[in-house]
Amino acid sequence: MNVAFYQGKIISLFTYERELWQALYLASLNNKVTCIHCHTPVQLQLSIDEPPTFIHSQLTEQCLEAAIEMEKKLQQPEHGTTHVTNGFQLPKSRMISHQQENSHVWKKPEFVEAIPPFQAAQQTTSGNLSGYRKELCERGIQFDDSQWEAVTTTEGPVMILAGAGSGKTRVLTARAAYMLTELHYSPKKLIMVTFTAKAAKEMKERMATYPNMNQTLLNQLMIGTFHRIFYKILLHHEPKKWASPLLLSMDWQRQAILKSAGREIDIDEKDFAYDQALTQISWWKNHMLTPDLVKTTNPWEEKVLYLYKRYEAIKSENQSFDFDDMLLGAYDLFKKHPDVLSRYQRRFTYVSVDEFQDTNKIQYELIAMLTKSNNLCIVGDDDQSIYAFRGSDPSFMLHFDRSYPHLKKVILNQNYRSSHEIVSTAHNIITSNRTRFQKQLIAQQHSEQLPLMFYPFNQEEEATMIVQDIKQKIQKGHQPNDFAILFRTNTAARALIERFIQSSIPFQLEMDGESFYKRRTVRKVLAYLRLAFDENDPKALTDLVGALFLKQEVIQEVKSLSIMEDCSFIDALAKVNGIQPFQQRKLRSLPAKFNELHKLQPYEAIVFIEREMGLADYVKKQGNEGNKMDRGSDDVKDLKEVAKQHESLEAFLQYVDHMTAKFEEFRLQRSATNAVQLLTIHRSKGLEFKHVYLIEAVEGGIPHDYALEALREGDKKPLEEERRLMYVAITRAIDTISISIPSKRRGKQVQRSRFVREMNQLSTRKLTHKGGTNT
Ligand SMILES: Nc1ncnc2c1ncn2[C@@H]1O[C@H](COP(=O)(O)OP(=O)(O)OP(=O)(O)O)[C@@H](O)[C@H]1O
Repeated sequence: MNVAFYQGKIISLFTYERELWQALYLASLNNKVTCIHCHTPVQLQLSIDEPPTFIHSQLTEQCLEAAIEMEKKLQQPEHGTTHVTNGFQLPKSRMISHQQENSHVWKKPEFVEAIPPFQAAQQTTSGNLSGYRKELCERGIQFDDSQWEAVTTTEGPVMILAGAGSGKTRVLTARAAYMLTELHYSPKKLIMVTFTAKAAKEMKERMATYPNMNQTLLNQLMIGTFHRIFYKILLHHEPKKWASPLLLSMDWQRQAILKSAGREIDIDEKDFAYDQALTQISWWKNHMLTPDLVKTTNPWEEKVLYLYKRYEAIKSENQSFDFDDMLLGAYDLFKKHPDVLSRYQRRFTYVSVDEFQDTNKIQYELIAMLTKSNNLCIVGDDDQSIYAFRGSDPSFMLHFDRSYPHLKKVILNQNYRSSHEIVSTAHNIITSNRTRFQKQLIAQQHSEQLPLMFYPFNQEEEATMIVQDIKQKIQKGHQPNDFAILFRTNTAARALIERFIQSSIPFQLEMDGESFYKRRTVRKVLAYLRLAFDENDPKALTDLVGALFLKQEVIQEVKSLSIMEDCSFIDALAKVNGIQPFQQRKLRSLPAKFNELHKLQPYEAIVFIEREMGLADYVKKQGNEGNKMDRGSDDVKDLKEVAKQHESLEAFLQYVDHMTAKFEEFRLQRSATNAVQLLTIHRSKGLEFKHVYLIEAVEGGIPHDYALEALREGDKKPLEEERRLMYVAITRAIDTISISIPSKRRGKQVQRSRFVREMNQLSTRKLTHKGGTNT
């Protein structure tokens, strides 16, 4: 039914503001929306593929008649009738401009139709199998001819260009097993570099099941991440210098050093993005840029460069080291002791590196140093290079043959994971990248399920629609772990996480970083709101002092004043002395403003804090801090969207506290086995799921705002990396991919992602399987 009773009046979904649907949905979860006839609670259903409707669990004929009667009445011309145009269900009486059409009415989902006809894969497995390949095949581990070529090419430099889902892991494990058990090479000769410790473990486990393999062989194999392997070498040669207690293994340990350096130049500890500074320093180190070689481009980087210098000096005084030092240390060791290097060169005559597209400079240099024998096998997919922010660069792979002119290339282009429809959609997008090897993946089977695009109003509705969709599918027999929801950034997942918390569906969160409500700028806004309620909230006072650009010492003064003068913290703030006159004026106006704030609804309150209470200045200063990925102003916009869903400040703050507590609880609960996976695209790399949802496929979402900004400044590289992220996301799907294109983001109308446009256009780029870049 389309009518219900809510807040003392009858409402119709045809005329009810779309902006308010989500609040209505939440109200219906709390039984506040009822049937107009029997007043039993009804639930608003916001689903991907059906127009919204109220679900009545105890529907009687009378209820239905009353609803139909009321719908008719409300559809009289003065109430507005509906008509359908281009798939939009539109109320006639409401003047709707073309712009508004997309956002104010529910729109039917659409399929990606730009799919070339499916051609059954050519025979890729030649004739009768024999020997080792046959043995493996009998164990259910088949190989196509290209895969087998990759397995058996053991001598000389080889690049395995492995498209998404083309069996890279299978090839790498079989290749190592082949060398050990068929060619009887000593395991001590092999080094296998993996991208994660988990991948190394998985490969060893797989190898253990191969014919003639035994644990003794596997135990002698040097397999692991760059850090693990080179740290082991360092420990062997310089055990005291690299003793594990000296490792700064935790972020907070490294940040503590930066903070102590920051105090030397008066950086405010609470308000500086030290986490970003650490990432920047690590980026410089991975590029082998010592402080004297760094060229800064803005004042923020200048500050970070100072911190970098001091960070290195303090570490060296304490004789401690970080993860980046492990690789730089190994490089120095080999440079200073050529004898040591040549020992390793003689020992490790067969080197393989997985996920080579994500290597950075120092890793590249170490591998180049080590592989004198030239028996180097690199495996990767330039289209899946997504770690530029950590210093990785696909050009190491693209230009690899410059260092190894006799390089043999093996291309794995059969995709064994996804349907033809999914593979073609991903292909339509990635071919717009200029810097890549030309290649096309070929799927093994096709499916009736075309990739789907759906159109929620905003992030809130997006999350609700996905949760409802998954719920319905689980009711029909799917398992929770059949589903994954991918997002570009952690903050994009806020609404989604909250909707899952409210649902009964088991889910697992794979993300770094804190809860949205603990983010620096969000905490500041919440501090104002909390103090409007409790003028003596000590935690909120600490955050407020930062937002007002006051030194942390002021906190003590405020607390003393409040005791001596028997007044609240807010009144005490107005009495603080010894500060600049303009600051004093600002503080004196605060008590009256907090009084005002108390009376406002959550959304209006945040606008008031921004405009009248100094938050805008704080956000602006944060924006100048050089952090392109993470903007405080975006956080405020996101928070406003949450605020819109609540009628009172009290309810809003209660919701925030509940969600923050639940977030921590769920984040710690890492062991859920049969759960929906919520993860960033970065974390989804190498994984596969039956059903994938990708959220926020809009300009600014993916591609991320920072890439669009770079593009405006003439730098196309970040946009290409975003395109690769989109490619990685889509190619995780085995059976279905559903792409969400909300009309609004952070309260503003947004355009669908340019990648959505690309995926709806059949790629006409000429295909070759011979390699060579598009440029
Ligand atoms: N020759 C083959 N025949 C049948 N299935 C295969 C074959 N090779 C690989 N597979 C299957 O295809 C799927 C994808 O393989 P795998 O995960 O190794 O791909 P990948 O290249 O590592 O993917 P990505 O780079 O996208 O993470 C797996 O389920 C694997 O078991």
